[in-house]
Amino acid sequence: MATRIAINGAAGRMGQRLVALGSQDKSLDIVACFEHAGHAKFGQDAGVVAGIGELGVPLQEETDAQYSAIIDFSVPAGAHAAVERAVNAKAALVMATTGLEEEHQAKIREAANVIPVVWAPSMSTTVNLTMKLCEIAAEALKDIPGGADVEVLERHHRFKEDSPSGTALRFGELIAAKMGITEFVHGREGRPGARPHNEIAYHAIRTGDNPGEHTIIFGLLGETIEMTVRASNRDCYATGALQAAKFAAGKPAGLYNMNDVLGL
Ligand SMILES: NC(=O)C1=CN([C@@H]2O[C@H](COP(=O)(O)OP(=O)(O)OC[C@H]3O[C@@H](n4cnc5c(N)ncnc54)[C@H](OP(=O)(O)O)[C@@H]3O)[C@@H](O)[C@H]2O)C=CC1
Ligand SMILES: O=C(O)C1=N[C@H](C(=O)O)C[C@H](O)C1
Repeated sequence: MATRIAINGAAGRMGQRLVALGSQDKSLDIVACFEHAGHAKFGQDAGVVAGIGELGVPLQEETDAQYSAIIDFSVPAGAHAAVERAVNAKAALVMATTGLEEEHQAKIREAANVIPVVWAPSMSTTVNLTMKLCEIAAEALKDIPGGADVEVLERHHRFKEDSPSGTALRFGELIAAKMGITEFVHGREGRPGARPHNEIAYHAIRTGDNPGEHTIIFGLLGETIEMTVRASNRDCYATGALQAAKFAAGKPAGLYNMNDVLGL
């Protein structure tokens, strides 16, 4: 039987790709598409808005339809509403929105006590694989003579509201945990002085329509290793999120990540 899903933020850049790709997947049934009532396309058919023709599901704030998973790609307030919807509907939650305050993050962790939650700053297979590779590099380089300097560069489209990306922050956290690094900086200016090893720096570039690119640099004395992972469009995130919804629907309550979904 098809997994019945709801999409929150359904008129957004990601929401539209979820509607388009989800509607082609015979193992999924999109039964609700949520948007905030102030959206210019509120009330319109979600399929028409996504450019795939009539889906028979309007952009709405409420639904009587039953669903077993809700996918959220929206904004912090929307993410908060998605958590409440998932808990009330006893549905699985796929949380993809980034830039959440601690208060919203706590709500997600709390929800995972009663429903299954897949929470990841990137639903992309190659990004999650690169995280694994970076953990291997960090472990190997943590005690290297002369030290290894770690910097995380990310590039995204000009419309992105949070910075640095949730993915960049996750790369930093994973590497810091392996290398025992405790300090984080965002860019540099003036005369910060010689770079300490106990530091990861983030650099966020915002240009054009870039759907997402991350480079992790491990700089040694005499040699450098860089890992770059680059999206050419948003479908890698949408496909991963749809896969996560199928994975989570019907699972026991708990917090899952994309390694669980992808078997990495
Ligand atoms: N984990 C992952 O793999 C990925 C995560 N993301 C994250 O997903 C989020 C969305 O990205 P993107 O699609 O590019 O952003 P968009 O701004 O294009 O889409 C967000 C949508 O949510 C709508 N919205 C605003 N308030 C609410 C609300 N209260 N309830 C429901 N919907 C609401 C917005 O409406 P309006 O335009 O009127 O504000 C918009 O339609 C970002 O945080 C981004 O970082 C993005 C890609 C991959
Ligand atoms: O806003 C985006 O576009 C993206 N956001 C996510 C993030 O902040 O990590 C994931 C992806 O890089 C695209």
